[in-house]
Amino acid sequence: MSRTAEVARDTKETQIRVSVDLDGTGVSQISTGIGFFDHMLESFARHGGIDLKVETKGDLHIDMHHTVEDTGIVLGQAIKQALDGFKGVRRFGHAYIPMDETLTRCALDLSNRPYLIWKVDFRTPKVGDMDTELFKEFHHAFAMNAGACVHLETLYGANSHHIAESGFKALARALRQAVELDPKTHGHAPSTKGVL
Ligand SMILES: O=P(O)(O)OC[C@@H](O)[C@@H](O)c1cnc[nH]1
Repeated sequence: MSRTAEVARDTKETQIRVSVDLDGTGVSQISTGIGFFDHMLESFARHGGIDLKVETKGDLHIDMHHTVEDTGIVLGQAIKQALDGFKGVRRFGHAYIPMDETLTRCALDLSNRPYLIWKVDFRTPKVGDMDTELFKEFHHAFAMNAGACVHLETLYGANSHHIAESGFKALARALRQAVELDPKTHGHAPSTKGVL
């Protein structure tokens, strides 16, 4: 069963192409025009074990908001499309990710009832070239479009790079666990209601 998807989305603000392979090895080709965001998406692919291609052309002359949010939308759509009704998956995943002085936790449910609990704060307005307020926008857009209930919390930390990156890693590792195929589901959606 091939768990792959390709999604394209064109607006006046952004033109995005995303392809995913949920059963890949974590190789990636990322180009968003934002260096730190590319680094985060590379980390997401590597630690999620997802082969990922992202090409985003956005209206960066305005700011980074549309580029970051819309990439989250399309990535979430691609993951959901590849999951094909969440059939046969474990559904739940969680990860604790330390990065030096920082510890981040993510718990995730592929419930198809999208939600985001965001308990992440930054001490700096930017990290690299990216506004730190945009990380919530990405994670929210991703969760809403992937059909995922995501709880992401920085338990403690200080460095903005570590806080941001451990968040992407924690999301990736929790998702990796949730999308694993569970033989006990016999290929069905893991819900007492029969579908997700
Ligand atoms: O996957 P690693 O954590 O080994 O590498 C991530 C990389 O970004 C690393 O260079 C880093 C270390 N501190 C912030 N970033």
